[in-house]
Amino acid sequence: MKQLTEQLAQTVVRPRQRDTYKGSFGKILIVGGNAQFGGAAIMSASAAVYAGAGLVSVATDPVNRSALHARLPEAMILDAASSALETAIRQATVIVVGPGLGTDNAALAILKRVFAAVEQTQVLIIDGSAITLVAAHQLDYPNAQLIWTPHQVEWQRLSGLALSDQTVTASQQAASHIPGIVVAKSSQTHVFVGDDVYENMAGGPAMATGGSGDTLTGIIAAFAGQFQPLKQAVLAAVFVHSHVADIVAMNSYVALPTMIIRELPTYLKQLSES
Ligand SMILES: NC(=O)C1=CN([C@@H]2O[C@H](COP(=O)(O)OP(=O)(O)OC[C@H]3O[C@@H](n4cnc5c(N)ncnc54)[C@H](OP(=O)(O)O)[C@@H]3O)[C@@H](O)[C@H]2O)[C@@H](O)CC1
Ligand SMILES: Nc1ncnc2c1ncn2[C@@H]1O[C@H](COP(=O)(O)OP(=O)(O)O)[C@@H](O)[C@H]1O
Ligand SMILES: [Mg+2]
Repeated sequence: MKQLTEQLAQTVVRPRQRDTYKGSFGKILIVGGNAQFGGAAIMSASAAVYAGAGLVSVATDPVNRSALHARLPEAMILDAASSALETAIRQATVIVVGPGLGTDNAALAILKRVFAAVEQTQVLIIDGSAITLVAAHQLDYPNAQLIWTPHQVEWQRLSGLALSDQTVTASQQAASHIPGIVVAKSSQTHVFVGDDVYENMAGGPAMATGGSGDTLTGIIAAFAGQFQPLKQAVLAAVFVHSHVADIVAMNSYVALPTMIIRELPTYLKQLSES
């Protein structure tokens, strides 16, 4: 088993080239945020913007429009239930589906439309409610570059492994039947990529607060949009999320998502120049 390190993140997050523009750094679409969980989509989108994504759009319940614009004017917004969803998917390089999506029929319909519209070349990060829906309805896996980010109970739903049976070996075996990269989140997150297993020693209990995982999806999306290859981008994102939380936790009892997000640009600048 390999460890996620700052050295690894350093090889991924490099200074930007001069001859670039917003389109050079990823077109991200976040699909999530129902009437109850709008904050999840806002945290995911904020994390993506602050982790350097070039363009970020959010397909969400229209009830979240004012809150999203007030918190994050950098983001564009569309109604996830409208036909604008397919257009936005076509234009995106990286799509996140699930943060705050919910698990009702409306959420299922949106998820199915995302799975139908996404293309093989696109990166699709499947999180939260979307994982729960895939497991509950036994949906076929979409044909895209998939990244799964389950917490332990979502991993139980997706893999069938009870929490007490989620050993590294058993989880790796289960992940081998699922296409793409699996980021199995816990107090000791493991990333399963092909035959490799990476352990994340960074992070701590200051991160045990609602929205931490939503924030991670935005960082992964931003890195997937900016850095190659995808595997290295995902590994660096997982480390950076937890490491920035550790930095916040040096002076704070809790590492709130909004605190981690605010700290990201400063840390990424340091990392890129180190
Ligand atoms: N501000 C917002 O808008 C926020 C919106 N959010 C969005 O809400 C949606 C639902 O996501 P979810 O994770 O809250 O619910 P679900 O998948 O049902 O799992 C919870 C159940 O599992 C249990 N449990 C046991 N161990 C566990 C573990 N290690 N990790 C986690 N859970 C564990 C737990 O047991 P309990 O703690 O209650 O005993 C409970 O029974 C999703 O779309 C997400 O993005 C959230 O991000 C919050 C902020
Ligand atoms: N005690 C802990 N130690 C280290 N990391 C933690 C701890 N508790 C939570 N985390 C991290 O916080 C995130 C929680 O994700 P998730 O449960 O999906 O949150 P949410 O859905 O509320 O956004 C994961 O990245 C997980 O690794
Ligand atoms: Mg979550």
